[in-house]
Amino acid sequence: MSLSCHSLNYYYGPHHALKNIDFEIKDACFCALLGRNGSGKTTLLHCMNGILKPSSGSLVLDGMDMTRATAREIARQVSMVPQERTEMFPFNVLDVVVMGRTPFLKMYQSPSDLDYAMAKKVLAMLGARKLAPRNFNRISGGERQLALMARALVQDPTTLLLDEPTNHLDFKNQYLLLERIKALCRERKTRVVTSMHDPNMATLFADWVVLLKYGRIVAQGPTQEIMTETNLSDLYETELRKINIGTDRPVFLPASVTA
Ligand SMILES: Nc1ncnc2c1ncn2[C@@H]1O[C@H](COP(=O)(O)OP(=O)(O)OP(=O)(O)O)[C@@H](O)[C@H]1O
Repeated sequence: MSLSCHSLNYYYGPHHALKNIDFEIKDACFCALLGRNGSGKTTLLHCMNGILKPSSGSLVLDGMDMTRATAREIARQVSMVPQERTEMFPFNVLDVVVMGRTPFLKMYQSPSDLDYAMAKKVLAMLGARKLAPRNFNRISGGERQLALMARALVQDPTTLLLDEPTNHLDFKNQYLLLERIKALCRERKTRVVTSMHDPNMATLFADWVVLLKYGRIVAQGPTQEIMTETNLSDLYETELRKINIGTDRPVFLPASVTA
């Protein structure tokens, strides 16, 4: 079972945003998409979520042709936490989280006690139990991020798409969130595809990395093979140095600050 795409292209009008994208992401894989601003990460995630229809090429999720599937069919398998937080809901956080169960409810059916129990469990897993009764519109940006993450997880997706998930989160919550997501990959075999701006977070948590530059994949593969000084310096168009910190996962810093 996998999420795969072949020769995928996406155009915004005349702008060729994704160019001949090919990859395959297996179950239980934590995949990080890295690239500079405007390299195409969000566009690729939106194609994988069915929000954008590829201009050409194929996108297949566990045998389902995503270019032809309905929004509901996709929502039963894929959940996404977007980068922009424009959504406002005049509800408490628990009700926002339980909305993640909607693709599994019949028309006009209300969420059950079991759905609410799932929502509470996911909030607790993210260390955000206390947010449940709070008004979603009156919590902080980081708290909203956790609530939207909980809503995506309660969907119990086979594929979880995250657009810069650690934005707005404090130092502890960044690690907590990525550790929880990593555990989800292992325990529930969830496939995770996430854009990330910090290559060190990707080095720490990802199993697989995809490097995108000007809409093209320039390298992809197992994290330790791909995360090299050469690849990352080329990707970010700045000289980076690898610093060994006594674990099998090094960190990368700009050469200018390591001199
Ligand atoms: N709605 C749109 N219409 C036209 N061009 C767009 C649109 N959205 C994005 N683009 C362009 O497509 C390219 C890829 O954008 P995308 O948002 O996928 O990049 P990104 O890697 O996610 O960037 P960032 O790291 O800044 O979030 C960029 O050149 C961007 O300007």
